[in-house]
Amino acid sequence: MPKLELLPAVDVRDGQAVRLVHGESGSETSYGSPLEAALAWQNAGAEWLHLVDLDAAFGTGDNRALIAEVAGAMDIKVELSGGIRDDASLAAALATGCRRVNLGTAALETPEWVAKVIAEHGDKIAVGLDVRGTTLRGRGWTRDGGDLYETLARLDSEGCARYVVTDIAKDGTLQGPNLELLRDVCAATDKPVVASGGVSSLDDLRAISSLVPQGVEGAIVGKALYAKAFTLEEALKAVSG
Ligand SMILES: O=C(O)c1ccccc1NCC(=O)[C@H](O)[C@H](O)COP(=O)(O)O
Repeated sequence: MPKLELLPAVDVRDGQAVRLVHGESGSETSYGSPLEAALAWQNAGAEWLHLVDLDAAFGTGDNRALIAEVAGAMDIKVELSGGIRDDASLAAALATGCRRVNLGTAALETPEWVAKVIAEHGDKIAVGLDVRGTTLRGRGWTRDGGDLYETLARLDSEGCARYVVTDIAKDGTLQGPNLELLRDVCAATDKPVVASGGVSSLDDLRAISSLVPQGVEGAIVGKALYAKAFTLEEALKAVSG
């Protein structure tokens, strides 16, 4: 049985590594240099980094140069998210050398473009399914964007390789992941699922690990690491099987 992949998160707002609550703009707690945070996760043994340009996601500018610097400094795989919605932003994201990008808003607002780039770039494209209940949210999670399962069926039919599933109600809250949502999404698709939002403890990671046979491939961990609920070394050990 493959082990759960862990993706420590570095979310960047106004040049700083931050954590948000429920992904809400204005709820930031700052944790300093994004590059230092990313290097710390790499040095602690991470195989992946989840790197988010929150300004690009919210439409309040971007941190493109800094994101490229951080991604370029990594020896590990990088998953890049935030504001990737057209050819120019996708080209800039892929030019960082990242392993894959997450599309969010684009999958809701410009489905033809998303189908095209899935066909062109295969598993370099993942789609972030960010939900409240079963309603998708776009534009930095501020606008409703349709039904989770209808969108999932459409993306599956277009060959989408992977989904990053976030329960916004859990994100940044340290309240534990929404395991029921993860189970339901895994039951609705054969494609791998990366769990995001709410991880608070090593037991949460073990619970997500128990869903690997159902299709959960990885877990993004943000707040818990910054709040020192556990170390990344402890997390990697907990999911090592
Ligand atoms: O990923 C995005 O594009 C995004 C857009 C708007 C708000 C937040 C966004 N991402 C947040 C994350 O990916 C978090 O880092 C991740 O869910 C970790 O959550 P947690 O472990 O609860 O801090």
